[in-house]
Amino acid sequence: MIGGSHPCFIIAEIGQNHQGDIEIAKKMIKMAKDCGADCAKFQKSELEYKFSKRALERPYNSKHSWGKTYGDHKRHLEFSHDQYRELKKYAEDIGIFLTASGMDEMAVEFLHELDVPFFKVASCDANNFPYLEKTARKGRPMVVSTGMQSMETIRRVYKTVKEHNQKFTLLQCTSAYPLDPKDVNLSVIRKYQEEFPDVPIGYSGHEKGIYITVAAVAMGAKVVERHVTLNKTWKGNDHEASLEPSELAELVRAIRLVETAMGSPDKQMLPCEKTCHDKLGKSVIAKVTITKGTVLSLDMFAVKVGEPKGIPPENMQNLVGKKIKVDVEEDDSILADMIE
Ligand SMILES: CC(=O)N[C@H](C=O)[C@@H](O)[C@H](O)[C@H](O)COP(=O)(O)O
Ligand SMILES: C=C(OP(=O)(O)O)C(=O)O
Repeated sequence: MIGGSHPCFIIAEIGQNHQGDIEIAKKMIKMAKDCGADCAKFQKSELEYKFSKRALERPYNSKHSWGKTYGDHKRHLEFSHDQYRELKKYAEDIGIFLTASGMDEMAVEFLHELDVPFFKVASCDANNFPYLEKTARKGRPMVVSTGMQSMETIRRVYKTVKEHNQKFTLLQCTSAYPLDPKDVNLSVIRKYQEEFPDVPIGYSGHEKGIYITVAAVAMGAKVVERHVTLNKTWKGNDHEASLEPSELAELVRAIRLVETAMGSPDKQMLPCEKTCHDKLGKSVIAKVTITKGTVLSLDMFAVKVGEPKGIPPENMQNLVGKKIKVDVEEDDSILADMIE
């Protein structure tokens, strides 16, 4: 369950940080589970549906490349359907959700067949309306990232998905790796909450470290997604902006702590404050000696920590004009039963 008072759903985005190696992928699923994440996520493409031929043939000379062309690079990183089935089974065996972003319509078909718990829509498909409509019609919950889009497009995304599917979330996201804090724009979370109050809002982060994601949760993010890695120095575009296991574990702890701390908006003195209040809570004290029968006025009062504790200072005004029944020494507490 996502949204409302349910705990924030934490997605560990393995993405392509498995280096194309299924054993590393399994280690990462296990790591996500051990660190307390709710879900391990991959990216599934049917490459000839996601990319045009020319895009696949494009040279990819980056230090992060696994092949001469972008196609060779992506083929190296892509798991087969059988490998996905194996990973899904592995995740089930160890007790963590597994899903993937369907990076094209055919990939979504496969993920539907794989019976993933929800579809993740990557930012690059947020403005792909035929894809959004077909995906929404399948009836599985959707987590839609909104990097690289305008507010106008996101309003259309909301309307399109909502028409076919009630169970979805929108994640604020800026698609830069690693993401500079000045480009995070957590304030968009508020904007989404205001514009789409019936939909849980979340955050997909590509910044370094955990603070910003924790802040997103304090702002009410009900889903967060962060890339994870076994080693930030490995080859690959995403490792640097990913969390290593110790950071992921810390993020989960921090999120759970902040959720507990969010508490209730009812402002009242809590039982846990009694000790402090008994010791240091202030009372109305006689500033001067007040003799029996005196009509009280403000200039007769001081506010101090008194012994015994007396009338709380917020009620001081109510004493004005009342008669005192006893003599009170200077610096003594004025008590309720001394007042006529
Ligand atoms: C927008 C989007 O899909 N972003 C993904 C999710 O955040 C990324 O993981 C990319 O797949 C990755 O950065 C691509 O790197 P390369 O181009 O080296 O394979
Ligand atoms: C690109 C992805 O996500 P995001 O847009 O949230 O970074 C993804 O899920 O593959």
